[in-house]
Amino acid sequence: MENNEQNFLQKHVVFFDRNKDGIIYPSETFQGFRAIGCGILLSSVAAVFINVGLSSKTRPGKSFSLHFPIEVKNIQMGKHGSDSGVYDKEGRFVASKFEEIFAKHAYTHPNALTSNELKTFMKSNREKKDYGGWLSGYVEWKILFSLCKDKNGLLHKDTIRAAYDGSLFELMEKEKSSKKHANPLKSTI
Ligand code: HEM
Ligand SMILES: [Ca+2]
Repeated sequence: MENNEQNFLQKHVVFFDRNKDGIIYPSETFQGFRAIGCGILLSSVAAVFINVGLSSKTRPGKSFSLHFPIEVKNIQMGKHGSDSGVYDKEGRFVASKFEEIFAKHAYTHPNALTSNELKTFMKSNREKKDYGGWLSGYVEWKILFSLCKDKNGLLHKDTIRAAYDGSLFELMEKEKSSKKHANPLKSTI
């Protein structure tokens, strides 16, 4: 893969391409989730849903594969509706949309979201009858919140920014392997 030209969405997922060959297999999604501290059940369910959901979409013109590979270079084709719009159609980061999340929803603290603020934000993203998009968005934000909220139940702007460019996952893996405490990330972000 051409690292210099990676868009933000590619950066978001490349952590899960464990051997960096440009393809994410279900086993790699599983290993990536385990590496950031998720349990076996969540990691298994995530691997099935993510790879079944995104494999065909990211392999245009190729025949269906029971190995459910995801092509990192085409990951923007896996975008769904009812998202925040922070990733554009090409998978690029739209800074104004990112800032808008906090301008519109972060009432309690300017640089963080509470659980309720996150709920309102997710609802505001919903497009009519786009149930698949609602579910995908809900799961993405819920997992992020439950893994990374601080001890006061706040999801920090820095953490969300780092999720968008994937650096969060690297950090979580490092923290997990260097410390034994549960959710050590809370102390750093
Ligand atoms: C713990 C792991 C993960 C978390 C917490 C997470 C969280 C998120 C969040 C918060 C968004 C932003 C949604 C928005 O802007 O509304 C997102 C977008 C996305 N994620 Fe993940 N993600 C994870 C793993 C993955 C993996 C493994 C893949 C695929 C290999 C993936 C593919 C995507 C795609 C394609 C989008 C774009 C959705 C869109 O803009 O429509 N994510 N994710
Ligand atoms: Ca791979």
